[in-house]
Amino acid sequence: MENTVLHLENANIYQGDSLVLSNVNLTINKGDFFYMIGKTGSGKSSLMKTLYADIPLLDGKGTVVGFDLEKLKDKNIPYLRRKIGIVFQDFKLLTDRTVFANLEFVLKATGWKNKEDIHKKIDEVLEKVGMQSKASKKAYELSGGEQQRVAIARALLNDPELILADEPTGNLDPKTSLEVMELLNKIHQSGKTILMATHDYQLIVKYKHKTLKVEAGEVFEVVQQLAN
Ligand SMILES: Nc1ncnc2c1ncn2[C@@H]1O[C@H](COP(=O)(O)OP(=O)(O)OP(=O)(O)O)[C@@H](O)[C@H]1O
Repeated sequence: MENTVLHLENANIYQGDSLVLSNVNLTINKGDFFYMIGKTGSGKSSLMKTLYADIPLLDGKGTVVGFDLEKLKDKNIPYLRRKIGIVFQDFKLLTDRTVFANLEFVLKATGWKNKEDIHKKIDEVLEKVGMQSKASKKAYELSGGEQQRVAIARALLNDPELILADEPTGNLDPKTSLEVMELLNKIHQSGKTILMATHDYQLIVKYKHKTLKVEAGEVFEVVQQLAN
């Protein structure tokens, strides 16, 4: 369907030879925000990795932002990833480079050439995450929360159809986690589709979204119980 950003049908998710999740059926439509919760080791990251083709889909069907995962050739993986913004727990910035250089690196690697366009785009995404004044700072000079904002700006560079965030607040203190979550909510409200793996109960209680649970090798949607 035109509105479907992600669709898995009877998908089995492996780590090497081990089956981590079986028979995953999941549809995420444009504009959805889904949490993915589950214990450590339950398979959340493995599912995320399958979605951005870091782990191949060997059984079942999967479509992500218009790419068929089961037929995806290695040479097409970069094109899939251009349409997905990925945010990691540990930020994965080039720490000895400036904020600007981190973002410029991604734009150049994805085919941007015009200097003026590059500057404009970087300004635009930094403004979205409230980091315009920090463009010339080295990434290592930033706090964890600021680094995660830059990582979110990086994820927005190519106007992704889907944002995958794997424990984006996992390395942040509770107050900074709330700030980063408010930023993700703002991005969601601007029309983006987000799937976010998290352990952070504080967030799921405070900000209600659809929720997937990963447990005992299966993925299913849960209805959140009302807080308190
Ligand atoms: N690179 C790997 N090679 C082999 N097995 C792995 C690898 N990474 C993870 N696993 C195994 O796959 C299973 C699922 O791990 P995964 O990292 O997907 O869980 P998770 O729910 O994301 O956990 P966490 O919340 O701790 O990140 C675990 O049993 C784990 O030990």
